[in-house]
Amino acid sequence: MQDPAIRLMVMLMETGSFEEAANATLRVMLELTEQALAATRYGRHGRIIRGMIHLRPEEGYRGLAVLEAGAAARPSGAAGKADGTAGMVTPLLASATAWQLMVEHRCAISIDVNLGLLTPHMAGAAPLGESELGPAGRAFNSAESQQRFLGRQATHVGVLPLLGPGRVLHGMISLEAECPAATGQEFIWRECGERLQLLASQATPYLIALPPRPSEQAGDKYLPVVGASLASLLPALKVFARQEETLLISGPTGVGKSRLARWCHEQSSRQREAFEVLDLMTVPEDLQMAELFGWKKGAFTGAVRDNPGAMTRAEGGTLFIDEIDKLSLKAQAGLLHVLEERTYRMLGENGAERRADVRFIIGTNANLQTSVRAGRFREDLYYRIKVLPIALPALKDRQDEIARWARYMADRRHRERYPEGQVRLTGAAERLLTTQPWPGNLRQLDNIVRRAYALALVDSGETAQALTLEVHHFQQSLSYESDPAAQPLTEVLSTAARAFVSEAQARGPGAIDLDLADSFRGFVLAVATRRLGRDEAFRLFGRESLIKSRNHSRTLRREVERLEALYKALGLADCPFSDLVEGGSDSEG
Ligand SMILES: Nc1ncnc2c1ncn2[C@@H]1O[C@H](COP(=O)(O)OP(=O)(O)OP(=O)(O)O)[C@@H](O)[C@H]1O
Repeated sequence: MQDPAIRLMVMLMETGSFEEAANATLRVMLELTEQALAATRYGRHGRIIRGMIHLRPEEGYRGLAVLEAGAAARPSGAAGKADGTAGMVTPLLASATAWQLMVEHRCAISIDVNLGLLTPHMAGAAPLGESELGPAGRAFNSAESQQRFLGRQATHVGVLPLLGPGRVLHGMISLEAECPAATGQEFIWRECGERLQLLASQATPYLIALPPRPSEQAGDKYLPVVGASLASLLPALKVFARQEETLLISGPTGVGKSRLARWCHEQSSRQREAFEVLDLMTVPEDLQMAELFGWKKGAFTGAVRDNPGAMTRAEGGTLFIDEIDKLSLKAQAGLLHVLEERTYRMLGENGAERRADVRFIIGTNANLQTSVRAGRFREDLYYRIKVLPIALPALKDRQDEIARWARYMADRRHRERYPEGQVRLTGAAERLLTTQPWPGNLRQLDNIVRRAYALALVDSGETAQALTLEVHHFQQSLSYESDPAAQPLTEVLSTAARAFVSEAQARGPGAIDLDLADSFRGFVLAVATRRLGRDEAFRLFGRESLIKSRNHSRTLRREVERLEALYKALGLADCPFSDLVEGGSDSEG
């Protein structure tokens, strides 16, 4: 029989997509393992079940493929369509523990499912089966992982790293076998580990470089626009959405993480139950536990009645926890407990723990690995939530979507007004949008479209059933973004508020008191005093009575003192408005 490495090489050279390369790789690997099994004493007692490729460079999945032994390759995306059952879906989950070990050691791992043991094997000379880390190995991180393999009859799993140049880890290949008679034994991995690793290394450049097979994925209500990059994530997403495992969606702000979480909920069997959102950006640290788990009357000062938390509200459904990196270390321990034990207790509650029938989706725009390294995020929780990671790219990396999103957003807005109406963007308008950098991603695009739509509506006399958004509408709309003075006051104020909150976060809890936000009044009065002189400034803001009662200088002093307190809290020596009261300056002169 032809050497498997040569056979694979020939097959790989014919491939044009990730799915084809995965298919070829798994086919050759499964044949090799089947032959190796037949040659051992387990030959008649065991069988090879399937192989899987998980392409997950850095933060998220890029490709997922499964091949049942003896069957034609069925890439994950086609799985549901191919047989129309959920049966193909379940095998597509990897072992989170195996991935964690692989990230740590970049080597092959053998799993003895019945013993619940994962043994890493140093790469290079030693084939699978010769552990240099000792025979002990590591237990599954969670009973669920072990159950998952047991549920699909696997007793032995061999996991191989997909290593690129420089030993960069791009993913893993896992091969599942059923052979209860070999429980506690080395199985066949010693026989064929080295040859399998060679095949994996041969396939890696193809698996990482070839594009996903183009998909004709049409959008739906929750995911109205699916461009090339999203289409390549969809096969994995569709599988992940239907799992009970925690899903991690990362990506810059405004790329649509919350909407994607909602989409996943709608794809799952929990779609008729609650979809609950807990945005940690809006919850002060000391209230996180309470918001998450709820509380019983008397649990703390101010807890005057029982209050269900997000967990209880999401019971039976999905809980989307956004901005997970904001979770305090204490609340991280609480969340880890729920994820591992599936039980929790409301604050102040005695007695048995409650069962948590909740599917978690986690969102973040931070690099959690950096947070782990900085000691702000628990490593065990990081790996627990990173079982199914999806990284949503920034809008600038989804060029093909920009015009489609803009059309969708304009259309949605127009139909609210004229259900039968029609709206279009000119080609020039679409080209303009495609060349913008979009640091605020979809959220920013939505704002721009909203303004351009309003401008076009004004142009048309607000009566147009059929409306055209021209390039100048977008130019004007975009100019508001770059010129703060041209922005509506509410937007400027909310930008300032965001900056205030970011500064407070950077400096840590308590460094900037909320009362210092009142200093905005001081800024307004100080700027007006500089511009107009003190009396005029008070008049401008309808405070003539203070001038009459001669209380205006006291008021100005109080406001400037507040400004000075803010400057001090920020560690800035001089407040540039102090002179307005010190020297009794009345105008800017
Ligand atoms: N599927 C969608 N349908 C309609 N609009 C969308 C969709 N996805 C994103 N948007 C637009 O983008 C905005 C941001 O989306 P979303 O809140 O999901 O992003 P995010 O990544 O969760 O942001 P953040 O990190 O700031 O929480 C939405 O308010 C909406 O205007």
